[in-house]
Amino acid sequence: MDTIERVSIECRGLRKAYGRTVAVDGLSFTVEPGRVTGFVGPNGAGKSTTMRMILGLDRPDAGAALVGGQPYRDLRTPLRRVGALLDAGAVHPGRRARDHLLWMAQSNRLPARRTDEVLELVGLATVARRRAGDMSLGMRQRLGIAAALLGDPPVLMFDEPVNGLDPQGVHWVRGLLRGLAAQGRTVFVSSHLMSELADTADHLVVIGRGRLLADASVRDLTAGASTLEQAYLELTRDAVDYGRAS
Ligand SMILES: Nc1ncnc2c1ncn2[C@@H]1O[C@H](COP(=O)(O)OP(=O)(O)OP(=O)(O)O)[C@@H](O)[C@H]1O
Repeated sequence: MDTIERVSIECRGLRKAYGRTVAVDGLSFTVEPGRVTGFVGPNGAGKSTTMRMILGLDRPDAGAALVGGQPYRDLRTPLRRVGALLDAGAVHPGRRARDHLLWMAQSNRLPARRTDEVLELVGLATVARRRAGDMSLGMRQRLGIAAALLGDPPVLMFDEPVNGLDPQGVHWVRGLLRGLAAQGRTVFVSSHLMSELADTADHLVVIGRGRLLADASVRDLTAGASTLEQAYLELTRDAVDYGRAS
């Protein structure tokens, strides 16, 4: 296997407001390669907005989000640098799994055989001709993960990857994330499942109301608490504001 280039994600003073709602409020942190970093916070804390800014889908009002020192929009071959699963429902329901990946591969000058490799990797090879609209939520999650892996990128971002997966699927995602980090990749994953992250993540970035609450190892976070969930609840106690949640 080729050596994986070590590429970090860096957010510096990120800010984004939608009208009067400040979704992200001066956020700075770095996501390092070679480990799984969990991205957590109450509903409406600003996680998706931050991920969207890292991926160039939203423009920050202030600050910068960089991948390997560059804004996503400046990357020459983005799929080869960053793979992302944001919204598994984003695939057109009429499109067949393999055609969706093939279209992505071709438009990013990736070899067509990579399509079959990633379908195999995520366990969808036998349903490659099924339309996205005829797939279960869990299967669509796997298709989204396949798309993220297509360019064999050193940076991977997953927004709620175990959403809709059965226990076998959850177990599989855990192994996948750990394996990708062990290869030296940067793995950034948002989740609401603290017990899941306790088993999967090495490090957590915790935010609330758009601000950084903690950027620490899972070991350090759990040192003073009975469980990671307990530590999280303590950290976010004053940051829950469901008026912000969409
Ligand atoms: N396109 C938008 N237009 C207006 N407000 C938005 C938009 N996107 C997000 N927001 C608001 O910004 C805040 C942060 O939302 P965001 O979706 O980033 O939070 P989150 O941490 O991902 O939440 P969840 O855990 O519920 O997915 C919320 O108040 C939300 O309502």
